[in-house]
Amino acid sequence: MEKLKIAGGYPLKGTIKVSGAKNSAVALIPATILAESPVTIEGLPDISDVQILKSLLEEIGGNVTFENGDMMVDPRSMVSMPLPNGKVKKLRASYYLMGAMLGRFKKAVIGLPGGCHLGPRPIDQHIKGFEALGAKITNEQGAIYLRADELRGARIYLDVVSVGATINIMLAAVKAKGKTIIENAAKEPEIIDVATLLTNMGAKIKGAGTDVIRIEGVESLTGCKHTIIPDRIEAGTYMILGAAVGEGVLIDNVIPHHMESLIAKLREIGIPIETGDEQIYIGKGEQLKAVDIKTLVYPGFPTDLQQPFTSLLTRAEGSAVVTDTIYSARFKHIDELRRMNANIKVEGRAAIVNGPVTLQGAKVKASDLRAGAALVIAGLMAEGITEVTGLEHIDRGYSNLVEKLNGLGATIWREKMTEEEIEQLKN
Ligand SMILES: CC(=O)N[C@H]1[C@@H](OP(=O)(O)OP(=O)(O)OC[C@H]2O[C@@H](n3ccc(=O)[nH]c3=O)[C@H](O)[C@@H]2O)O[C@H](CO)[C@@H](O)[C@@H]1O
Ligand SMILES: C=C(OP(=O)(O)O)C(=O)O
Repeated sequence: MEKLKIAGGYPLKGTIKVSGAKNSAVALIPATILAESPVTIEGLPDISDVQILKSLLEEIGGNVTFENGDMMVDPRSMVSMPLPNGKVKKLRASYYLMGAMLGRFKKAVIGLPGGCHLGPRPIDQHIKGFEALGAKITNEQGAIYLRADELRGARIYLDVVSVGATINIMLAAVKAKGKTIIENAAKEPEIIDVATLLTNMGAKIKGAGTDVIRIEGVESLTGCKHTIIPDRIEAGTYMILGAAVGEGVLIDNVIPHHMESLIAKLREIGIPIETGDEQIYIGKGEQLKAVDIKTLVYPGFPTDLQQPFTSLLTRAEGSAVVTDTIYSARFKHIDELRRMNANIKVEGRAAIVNGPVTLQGAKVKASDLRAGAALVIAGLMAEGITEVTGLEHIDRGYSNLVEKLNGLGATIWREKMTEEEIEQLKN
């Protein structure tokens, strides 16, 4: 087991390159199950979610190679092997195996997913969609059993705007008989990316990226080559980090249009920003002023950047209200930031950040992926040494984090934990 050590308080400068999008990757990989010949996905991030999905595809009989970010999946020998427990619990996106296996085999047994603990994360809208397509679904001892004699297109209105449900229903519907219409669909860029792969495989999908998606079922799908989009949440994390401790940071391999809500908020707080075709330059802000943020579905401010943004707000003058409308309990990082001298209180679904304060290095624990990102940013801002544990969360979503940050001049390294430290962590 390892921990991160960060010597904070030094300015960062230079170029940082963004990897492929985690939330696309984790849907594109299961989508390959639907093809009848090999699929290649280029530019995947080197993160544990990708590695686990690779081994789950191998468990059901797929032949998979993954080298230098390019994954080749040969799905021809796959079978509908039950995946009731184990690895599926290590990530949220294992739920996409339900839609993809239902679409290909008309049956699947998949354990309930894991992922970040951010309050309740039901999958009732996924189930509602599968049932509308004709599947019979039961929940037995923590695993979901899905079976259909035939999948038929249907009109499905989502009661909650859900990224996962939108993509999962797309996966199950592309080979269903007839037309499926998903209303009140989520509009995140990752949904367009998955629709692009499926379309290149031969699917007929219209409207991905809007709130109505129309799918005309096809008989079969074939392999193709697809390049993943850049990770807007990783890019956003580095933009916030550049705003917090940068003296000129260039974010490379980013789609500026995906970052509009964050760019607006960073400008409001006092950070000079320039955008190019695939790059964003984060200049040095002098006196930052507190701004409120409220997380919303895309194109609103992303909940996945709420925690990192909170670290930045500790540097800003005044009082800022951070409201998370997507998750009820995405504030586990706040106690850890308080250990570092932050002045923040949580009231219901809002955190009130009072600044500016000078953060102090401390021993802190990442409770989830973006809490980890928030603590890394705080560690770089803080005076002294910060130790971050819970790296298994950070490794789910940040490819080569240490190398990338060292490239900007940060002093950050991984260190083996002692037996005593591991024992303390359990208590
Ligand atoms: C792997 C992946 O892509 N994860 C992202 C995805 O998660 P995920 O797909 O799990 O998030 P959703 O968009 O589904 O969830 C949004 C909200 O809807 C609720 N809900 C969702 C589904 C459902 O069936 N019933 C229901 O009530 C959730 O509890 C949550 O409050 O989108 C989230 C919101 O942008 C991001 O934080 C996650 O990083
Ligand atoms: C919440 C997140 O991930 P997941 O849905 O995979 O748990 C995230 O990426 O911030």
